[in-house]
Amino acid sequence: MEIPIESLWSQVLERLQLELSQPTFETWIKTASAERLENNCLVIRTPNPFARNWLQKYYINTIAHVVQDILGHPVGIYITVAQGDEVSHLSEREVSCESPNPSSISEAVPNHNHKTTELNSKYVFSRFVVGANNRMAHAASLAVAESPGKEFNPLFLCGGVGLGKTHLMQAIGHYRWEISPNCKIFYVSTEQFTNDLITAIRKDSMQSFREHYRAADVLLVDDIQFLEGKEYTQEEFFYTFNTLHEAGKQVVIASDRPPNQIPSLQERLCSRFSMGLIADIQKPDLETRMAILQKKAEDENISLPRDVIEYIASNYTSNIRELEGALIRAVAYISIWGLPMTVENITPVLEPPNEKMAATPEAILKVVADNFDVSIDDLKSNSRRREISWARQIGMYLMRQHTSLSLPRIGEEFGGKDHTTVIYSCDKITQLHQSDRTLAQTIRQLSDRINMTSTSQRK
Ligand SMILES: Nc1ncnc2c1ncn2[C@@H]1O[C@H](COP(=O)(O)OP(=O)(O)OP(=O)(O)O)[C@@H](O)[C@H]1O
Repeated sequence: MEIPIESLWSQVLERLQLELSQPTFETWIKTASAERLENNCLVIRTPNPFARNWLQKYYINTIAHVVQDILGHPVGIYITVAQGDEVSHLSEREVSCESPNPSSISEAVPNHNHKTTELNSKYVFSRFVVGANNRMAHAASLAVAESPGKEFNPLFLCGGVGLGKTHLMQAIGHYRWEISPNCKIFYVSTEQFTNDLITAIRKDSMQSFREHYRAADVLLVDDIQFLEGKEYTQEEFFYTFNTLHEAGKQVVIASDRPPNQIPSLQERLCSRFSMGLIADIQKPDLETRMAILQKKAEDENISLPRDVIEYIASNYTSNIRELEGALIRAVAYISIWGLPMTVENITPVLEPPNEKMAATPEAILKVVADNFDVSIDDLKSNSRRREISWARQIGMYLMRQHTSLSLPRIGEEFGGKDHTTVIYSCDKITQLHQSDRTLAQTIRQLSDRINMTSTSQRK
């Protein structure tokens, strides 16, 4: 006999309250509610996508076991977001259904439009923040999405890791589908293309491999740099590309570098990749990183103080995936411990990602003070004399480069300066460093001296 959903959920809550810590229970479990038990699957609603992802990642098995204990048989757990909206957009990869016996719950999972299963539902234009670093790539992608096969064919998006190439590519796909639902859009990684080719050769089904790819209206190929050294795949891709291009079909390619820098890429492919538009994406500046964080927070219904946004954006400068990861870690940490969202509170989980050379702050202060002929006390003072504040700014920049200290900690090393002063100094020196050769040389010499000091200290 099935028990009423309210009664089931209150028993689940009672049990989970005993099993989980109080902050965890209050933050993630108490805010969720059970919606229905159907086809042997319990549908749980969470207040926002972030809570859904968190439950899905860390607590779904615990919940499944508790429910199984109460009901006496295994059930699937399907976690969704309140207001329904998000559910219809979930791609298959994001569907949160876990069960000791997943096949028994398939009917409870919403039917997804099969066309979107290859694309991430979040990678749409409306979620993409445009800044100086990606303006051209964004405009070109939008143009291609509006009139494929016309102006920029192929569109070649290039840029470093985690800077939004896949996001833009998939946004083109989503946009096309909105306008033209029957459009055949294939998104494929180069690795997948290669694997499909190998399978086709093994199964003697080259004909259907070719027909499949050449049927695309828009072909989106990610990470094309992995064509490097794959002669046969390059050959096959060349013919696929030509067929589509000649038929006026759109090809969009993403790579971490421009075509002429992909080693051993056939000349004919290189020239074809270059005949449309090559649009590169640079690292975002501080303002754009802050705007991205602000947007992500809004999308997830999270409110973030401005100094927190600035702090995270200043710590993660070169990869938006890492920037997002930092935001998620910060929000999770704050939620679990029930803390207010402040810079001080999130510092423990946001130390810079890479272990930096272990130079001591004292060594850096000494090297800088000696070089600029000022004292360490001057560096720590509030003096605004030009030569002292210049040395101080360079010192802060070097401490950021050579240690893994957080911004507030660096501020402390300079006599208790605010972390925003450190941010300002680091940004200023980073910018000048790119345009001022004398400064670049000074920084290099100081860095060498700091490295030498740290090495001799370690011996
Ligand atoms: N301008 C932007 N606005 C909002 N989100 C962005 C932006 N650029 C990147 N992102 C986000 O950063 C993450 C990484 O982006 P994406 O996967 O597109 O990077 P990529 O350049 O394809 O990286 P890789 O080279 O590793 O494949 C994604 O979650 C994406 O949504």
